[in-house]
Amino acid sequence: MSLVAISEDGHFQEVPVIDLKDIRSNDPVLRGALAFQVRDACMRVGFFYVSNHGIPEHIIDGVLEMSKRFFALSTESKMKIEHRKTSNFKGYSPLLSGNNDPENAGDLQEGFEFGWEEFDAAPNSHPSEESGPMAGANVWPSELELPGFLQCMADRVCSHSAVNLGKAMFPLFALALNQTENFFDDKATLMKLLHYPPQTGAVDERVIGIGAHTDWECFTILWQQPELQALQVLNSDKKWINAPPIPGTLVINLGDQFARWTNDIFKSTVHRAINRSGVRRYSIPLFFGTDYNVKLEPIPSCVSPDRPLKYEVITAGEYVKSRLQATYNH
Ligand SMILES: O=C(O)CCC(=O)C(=O)O
Ligand SMILES: [Fe+2]
Repeated sequence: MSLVAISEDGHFQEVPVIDLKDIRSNDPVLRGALAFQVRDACMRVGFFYVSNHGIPEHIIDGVLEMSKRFFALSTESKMKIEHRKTSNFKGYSPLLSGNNDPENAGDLQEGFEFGWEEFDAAPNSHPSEESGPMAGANVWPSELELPGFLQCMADRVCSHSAVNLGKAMFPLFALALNQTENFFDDKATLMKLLHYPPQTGAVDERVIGIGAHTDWECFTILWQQPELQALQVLNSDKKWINAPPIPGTLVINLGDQFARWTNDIFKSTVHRAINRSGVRRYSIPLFFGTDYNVKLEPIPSCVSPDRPLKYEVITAGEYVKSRLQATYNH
């Protein structure tokens, strides 16, 4: 069993790798041992790589190909589905439209975001939220401009292994928190396609790919482009630790909803991405949160006289919306 390697001064120096081969085992002892490793990584780092994650490479390749085609569309086409036109921030976010780090001058990335849908009926007939602060349907590029895009996301993401991996992680996190495996019952899923153009010319230190931030949901499963170092994770000593892509793995990091559920026992760790490689970089985060109407109330055993409540209790939707408004300034 591999546990997080900690330097003598107690700060993590690298992101651990966890083998998920036992995630669906019928043997509770094996699942328990896996949950123990997850617990260690969640409490000390807030980030880990996963191997044997069960998402076949051709699924990722197909989504990546579509992502490249989407970002290659004209600005005019992409702006037709700009997320400012929706109330729930779905759709396209242009370069520099978001700013994750208030100290910075904008994120040098463009993105496309959609929420989980059931595609068994007509597209958009099951928006991911019916009511509440994040209510609203997805928006999609037109079939004429990008044939097959919607179908690809439906086949390869919403009804496939990527979402299933997230669903299988929730019971593991629950077990890691000594809760019953069905503790996190409701989930909202968001997927984002990201493109970081190469940064050329004079470098403005206040413009990087994505500024220092924490994620807002329970956890994120991140695919990052092979062979390009960009992602960095802030350790408890305020040093940036590189999290390069490792072949055959994905990155999982915790977000603020888990920090709130656990009163900070699980770490929502600050991270950023800088693409100074000289070539385009693509990444694909899949964000898993609880349903937006769920109150982010701490698990009772995570609050004590020594560890008083750190966050006011609000719903997941209120929290995510407030962070979106701060990042995109609308
Ligand atoms: O592109 C990356 O590697 C990181 C993206 C990220 O942190 C985010 O979208 O929250
Ligand atoms: Fe992030």
